[in-house]
Amino acid sequence: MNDLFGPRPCASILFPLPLPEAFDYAVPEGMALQPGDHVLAPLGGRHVHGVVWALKEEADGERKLKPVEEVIGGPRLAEGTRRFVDWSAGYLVEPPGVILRQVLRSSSALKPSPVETVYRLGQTRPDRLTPAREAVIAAAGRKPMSAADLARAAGVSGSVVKGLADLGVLVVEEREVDPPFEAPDPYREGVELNEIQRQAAAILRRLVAAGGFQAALIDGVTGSGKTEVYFEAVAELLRREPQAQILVLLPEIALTQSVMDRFEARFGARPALWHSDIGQKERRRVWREVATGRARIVAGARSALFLPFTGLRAIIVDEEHDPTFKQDEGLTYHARDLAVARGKLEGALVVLASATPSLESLVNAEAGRYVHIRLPGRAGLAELPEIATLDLREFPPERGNWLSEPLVREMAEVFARGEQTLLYLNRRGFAPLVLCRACGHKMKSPDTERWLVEHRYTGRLVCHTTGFSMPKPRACPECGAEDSLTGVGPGVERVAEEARTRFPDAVVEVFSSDTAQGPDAVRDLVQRMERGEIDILVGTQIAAKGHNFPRLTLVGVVDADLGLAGGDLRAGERTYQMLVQAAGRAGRADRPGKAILQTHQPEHEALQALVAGDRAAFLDAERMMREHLRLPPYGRLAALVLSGPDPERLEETARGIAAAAPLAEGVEVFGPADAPLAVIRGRWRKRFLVQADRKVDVSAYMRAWMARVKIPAAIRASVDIEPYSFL
Ligand SMILES: Nc1ncnc2c1ncn2[C@@H]1O[C@H](COP(=O)(O)OP(=O)(O)OP(=O)(O)O)[C@@H](O)[C@H]1O
Ligand SMILES: [Zn+2]
Repeated sequence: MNDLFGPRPCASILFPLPLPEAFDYAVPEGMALQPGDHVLAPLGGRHVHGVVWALKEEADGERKLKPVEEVIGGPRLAEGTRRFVDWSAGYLVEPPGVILRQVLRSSSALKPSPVETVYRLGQTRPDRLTPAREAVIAAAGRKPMSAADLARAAGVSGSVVKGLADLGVLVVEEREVDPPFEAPDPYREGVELNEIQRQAAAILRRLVAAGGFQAALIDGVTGSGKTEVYFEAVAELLRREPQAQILVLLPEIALTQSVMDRFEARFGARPALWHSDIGQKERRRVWREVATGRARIVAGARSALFLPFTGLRAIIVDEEHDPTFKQDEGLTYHARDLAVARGKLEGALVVLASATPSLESLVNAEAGRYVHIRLPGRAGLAELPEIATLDLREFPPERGNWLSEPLVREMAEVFARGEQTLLYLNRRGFAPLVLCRACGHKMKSPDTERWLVEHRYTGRLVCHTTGFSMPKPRACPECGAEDSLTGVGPGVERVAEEARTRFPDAVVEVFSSDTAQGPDAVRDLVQRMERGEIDILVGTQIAAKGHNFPRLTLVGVVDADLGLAGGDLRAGERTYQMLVQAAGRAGRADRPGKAILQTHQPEHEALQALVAGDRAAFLDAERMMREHLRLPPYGRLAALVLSGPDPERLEETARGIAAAAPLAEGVEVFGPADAPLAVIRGRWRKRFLVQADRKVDVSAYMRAWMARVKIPAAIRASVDIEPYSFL
């Protein structure tokens, strides 16, 4: 027994719950604990899974601490992972348990993999061979199988299998149901790099050799071979440190398949894959293999950043500029920013790669905080595509059409040569607005008051913000007129319809998150495109980034103006990046490519810069604007969004919160204002925007502010550090 008044061991346990901090528990005698251990401890009358966050001695027995109940076992959370949880909690202004919940994504992964018994063909052969026995021997020779599978494969009864096992012809083995991932082989040959790629790879190899944290930006035009270059860093790392773990973050599940294939071709093994759709069994397997340090290369979506690595040595953020790295809902974070932070904490190399780096990363590179690696030309024979604007004021499409004549003519030539066209329009569905021809009523989402988008394939009207959907009504809900509801404006489905009408002999497909649901559908579309089985692909941004379609030589941007007018601070940058990426799909192999941008304002500076291939001109203008307005990366932003069911109560709470905002030098607080999306699913919303000088720690400011206010239970307050969405 512990001496009642002497010092006694106690453990702070962090639970994966939105609690303000870790709680202390007594460590019962005979229980050996270490930080990172998984335990069960009593909490609110239940036994809850938590993680030992710290161990200490309690000076006296004054506090009556409850004891830790049980050690669950399983791979201990490594120190780097724990420090990352603490750091992210502080930075994102969230309770640490909320971040821990991101980390503990599979509780069944704590147990070792279940094992199964399999039968393998041994060396001995039976004295007497029957046809049944021969069938079993043939089947077992292909691969080890369970008794039931073997009997089924051989078309015999289980007793034949059993008999052969008794004779020692079949050898019984235990095997993990969740097998480990194959180890990558860093000694295989990659493609032969060109001179510039070799220099870039040499810089990365030096960074790997130096060890520790470093960030590098690979800033290379589309098709310059950034992937091949970062492969060299991965290979070098694995040659030096075979136990190293490497994380590759990808913006889009649509891209994972081809990147996985390329990893396999280069390293002879597929990386472990992590994203929200992988399914429970695979989730358990990846989590366990990462936590035990056995998985070497992990490719994944942004949430892979929270995996429990034990020896993370490199993080690669491919297409680092991509807005999907920012999670806007629930736990809001930017995976690129957190990747750099995790790299620092773990002492790992961080490689950011993009043809259109974010202004944030470029400024970091120019200031010398990141190593700047440039690849100014395309690999091999490919040239960058020619980019031209097509003035829609001069060549307006016919009424109800969206493709202008000169673009259609180019498409016809491309089709005649057996090459492919990508028509890019970042609008899902058939039409972005549905209105009544009789009374002018616009169909709006009951959730958000936003326009409903018509989807013709499903016959439904959909709210793209909340996912609300309804069948398209026959009669106008306002005036009752029948068959008067009409879709206005184009979405990808409508453009595809037009392309089919124009080119009846061509195979036309739509590539958007609606038509490519799930990895298999995406893979299928990508492969058909790669094999040249599709002539015209009409796609949203998911079709426009990262892919390598060798026969794609024409990219038509249906509406290059879309997004330029958007109100948020990154609208210009984002449009520019999307157009460069879309155009960058053309002419990636030996045939030259061309991109045609349909626009009403060819004089716009972003479009002019694109046509002239003058990125510096565009960036300079963008930089001046941001600097002048003290916007990121020249200033810092944080948002606070309040939501609640009762608008008056919300208003009152918002006023109280506004009054509690601390005064600080270099910090301005704007709001509360009605959010542009003032109501979502019956909850009213108000926003604050905090703008601060670059040197201000906005997270600390927000923590101080939140510590001063008491928020009623019905109202939700969420802090967004460096917001990308202003809705
Ligand atoms: N040195 C090389 N020799 C031959 N082919 C190469 C070489 N480097 C790259 N390639 C090929 O060129 C194509 C483009 O390379 P990769 O996908 O790595 O470019 P990227 O810079 O990542 O492009 P993007 O930014 O547009 O996605 C690929 O098919 C790749 O295999
Ligand atoms: Zn009407």
